[in-house]
Amino acid sequence: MRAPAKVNLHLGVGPLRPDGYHDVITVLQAVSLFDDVSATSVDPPRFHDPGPSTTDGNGGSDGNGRSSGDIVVTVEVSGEGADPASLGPATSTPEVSIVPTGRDNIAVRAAHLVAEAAGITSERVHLTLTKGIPVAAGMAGGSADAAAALVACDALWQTGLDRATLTRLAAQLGSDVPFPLAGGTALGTGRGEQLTDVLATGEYYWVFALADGGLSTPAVYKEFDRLTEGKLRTGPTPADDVLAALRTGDPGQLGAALVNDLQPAALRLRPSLRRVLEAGRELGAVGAIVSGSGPTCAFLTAGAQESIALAASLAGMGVARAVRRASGPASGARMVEGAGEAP
Ligand SMILES: C[C@@](CO)(OP(=O)(O)O)[C@H](O)COP(=O)(O)OP(=O)(O)OC[C@H]1O[C@@H](n2ccc(N)nc2=O)[C@H](O)[C@@H]1O
Ligand SMILES: Nc1ncnc2c1ncn2[C@@H]1O[C@H](COP(=O)(O)OP(=O)(O)O)[C@@H](O)[C@H]1O
Repeated sequence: MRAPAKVNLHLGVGPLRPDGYHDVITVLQAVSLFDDVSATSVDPPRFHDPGPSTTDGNGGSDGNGRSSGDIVVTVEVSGEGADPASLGPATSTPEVSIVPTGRDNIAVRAAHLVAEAAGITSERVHLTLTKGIPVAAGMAGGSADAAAALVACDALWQTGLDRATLTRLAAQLGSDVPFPLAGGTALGTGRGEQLTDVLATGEYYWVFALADGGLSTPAVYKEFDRLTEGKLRTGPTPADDVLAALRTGDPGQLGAALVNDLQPAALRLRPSLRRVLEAGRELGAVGAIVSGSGPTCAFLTAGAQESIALAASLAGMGVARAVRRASGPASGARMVEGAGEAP
């Protein structure tokens, strides 16, 4: 299964709620950076000889206090975040930038949820994650893995869960998990998990400047609370300008309408991103914004050719760990031939 990364075209954030979340009004676009997840049944002997991958344990509690019976999920990860060396020499946040290989892996949690929802009590599954989406980067890579794992386990076990059930399980896993199931361009409300389709025309060409190390989403929301303390009188800002721009299909109009209320918080935590955003604007991006909670910077360009030129110039300036081009909207989680090869 292949699932896409996202960029928030609009991220309006309201005050902290009593449950620790924030109401948001967000417009998400799926972009063509992908993680691939495959799920295969494993014969019991494998678990007597664990080999290089990590098992999340056999039975017991899944960390949320629920019994997981005899469901055993192993996972192996390659690509972005699998190896600290891939994150650049200046990684100051290894704790958020490395993909966990046990029960903390959100794809492992997704597999357990499918088993629980389908009433499966004894299964052994091996997940292979091939990551093209940077970790803790504001691009929802973990959410993409969770969405892909839900669909992959549903297919493997022929559980036939309907779309509404998969979406409900996705929302249990994280606010951003329903979106990579759906893909495209969508409006997210509530804590971001309640999705509505939006009318969008055109194809958009993005350049992403990846940073050394990640930013923790809770830490960025906490910094947002600190910066806005006592100042937020209303709920999240509506996304009218971005929604209007999407109807025109004009990248210039969309670029001018991009909003991210978490950007000041991300810039406080990672001041070097200011220079990256400036560089992209000076080099002709029609829109420049921190992607979600950051630290990836997203640049919207006027078209495919412009995105190639911007990517080359940004890479040449050395302001980012790596530069990626992508287009949107991309499809949601889907089966692909050759999943597991470099996405
Ligand atoms: C900020 C956004 C923007 O799309 O994503 P990223 O840019 O990190 O990918 C999302 O709001 C992140 O969604 P996701 O990463 O799924 O968050 P969750 O697992 O649900 O929540 C992690 C933590 O983030 C904070 N959180 C998340 C969503 C929300 N609406 N309000 C919050 O305050 C809470 O502290 C929560 O405990
Ligand atoms: N399969 C996974 N892929 C990436 N990160 C994961 C995964 N499972 C758990 N995590 C943890 O989730 C956190 C958020 O990662 P990610 O979803 O990539 O970023 P973001 O929330 O900024 O979009 C990371 O700190 C990482 O340790």
